[in-house]
Amino acid sequence: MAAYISRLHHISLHVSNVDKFASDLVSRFKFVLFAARLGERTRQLAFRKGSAVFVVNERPNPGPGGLNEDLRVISDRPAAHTQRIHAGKPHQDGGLRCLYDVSPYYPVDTACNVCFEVEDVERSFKALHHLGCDFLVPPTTIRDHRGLLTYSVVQSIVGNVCHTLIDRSKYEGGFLPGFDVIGKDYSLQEEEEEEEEGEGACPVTHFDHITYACPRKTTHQVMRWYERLFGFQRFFIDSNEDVDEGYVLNQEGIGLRLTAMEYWKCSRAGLTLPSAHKKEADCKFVIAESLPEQGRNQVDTFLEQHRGPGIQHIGLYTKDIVSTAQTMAEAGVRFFSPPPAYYTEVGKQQEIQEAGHNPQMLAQHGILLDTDLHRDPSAQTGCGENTRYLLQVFTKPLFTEDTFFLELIERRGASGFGEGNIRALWRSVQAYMENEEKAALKTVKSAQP
Ligand SMILES: O=C(O)C(=O)Cc1ccc(O)cc1
Ligand SMILES: [Fe+2]
Repeated sequence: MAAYISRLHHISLHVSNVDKFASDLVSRFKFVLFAARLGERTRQLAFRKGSAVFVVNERPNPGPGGLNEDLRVISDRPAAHTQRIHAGKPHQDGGLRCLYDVSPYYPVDTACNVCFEVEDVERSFKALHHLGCDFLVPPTTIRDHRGLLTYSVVQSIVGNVCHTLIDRSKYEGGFLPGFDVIGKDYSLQEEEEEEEEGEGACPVTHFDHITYACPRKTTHQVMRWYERLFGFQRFFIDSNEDVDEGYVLNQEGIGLRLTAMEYWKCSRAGLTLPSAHKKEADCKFVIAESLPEQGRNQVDTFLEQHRGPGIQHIGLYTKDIVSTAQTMAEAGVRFFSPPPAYYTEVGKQQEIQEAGHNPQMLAQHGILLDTDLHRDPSAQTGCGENTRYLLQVFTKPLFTEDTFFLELIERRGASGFGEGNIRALWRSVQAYMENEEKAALKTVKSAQP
């Protein structure tokens, strides 16, 4: 039996410069710092925008003692007002350093934990353990004055990605025990918050999808792992997509295999979990694999610079991509722009206008538009109201390495991923990578005597 997920709770990142990253999330991406856990040697900060929550953890620097430095901090005590009870043998890190996560030494900044709410952590642990899963933290209960919460951390099959499983049904606080909620307590403000979500210039409401960069020929294994252990189901990106091959783009210099999946929806089976959020949309998981024919590319670059598979990007759903991109760009977010010809290609201007957008505005921010022609034949008539489309824009990498980035996505009836957008993204990233390589070569040459 698999462990069924009721919702995605948060995504955590491990970065070496927490101050810089936190300041970018707030001032540029307009997230709000709403909870913090300040330990003796580590900081964990939680940021939210709608129901999209990032927990930013301080990544330990290896220091002169290398890995041992990380092991020395095992003696860290959890904050005085929280109490921890291990239901099993603790992992060597035991999560002491990082609550609701583990902090193994990782050589680069990384987004690596997708935390899910489940109904029963102990039962999920037993089921997953029985199916051969590796657990980094066994079921562990944390209490504070607002109640208690049980969690466990499981290693995934994708590189350094872990999943923290939590059951917050017995917790009434605003976030997680051990964290101090800053400002208003969101658990008490739900209605007000829902009203607020649609307002403002940056109406990001939730995580739309998480894209993994994986080595060649591993997609099937990854899919099977999530299907078997968490009851994920295949999501077909395109109606012509081959069941085994996935969605393959292998023309004009692009070599990409995409396969998507989503977690089991209780609503489909006519069931509702008590903890499941009423109106919340689900987050899809996309597996990206490069194809050998087309040379060096963004997936291989990720694998190399991230030193292994992992989360390549996260799509943030927004109700208004133009105002969100504009606000973020003014605040200093750097977006990829497709070649200018993208907006003047035959039919593109008309496609954009028919969707009710201004081609200049989209061009100004690098926003891509894809009409969902494959899924809805009526869209081919070009009659505005039936046209389902999708708008996307991709940020430049957020860390020092060319690894993790964010995406803004606005869906107008289109639930997949646009082929035209993927091509345009691929090209703009290729051009960026080539420029970076040229710049690096120049630096090397000028440094030579
Ligand atoms: O289109 C999207 O948003 C995707 O998530 C698909 C995708 C995945 C990996 C890439 O390197 C480029 C595009
Ligand atoms: Fe994406």
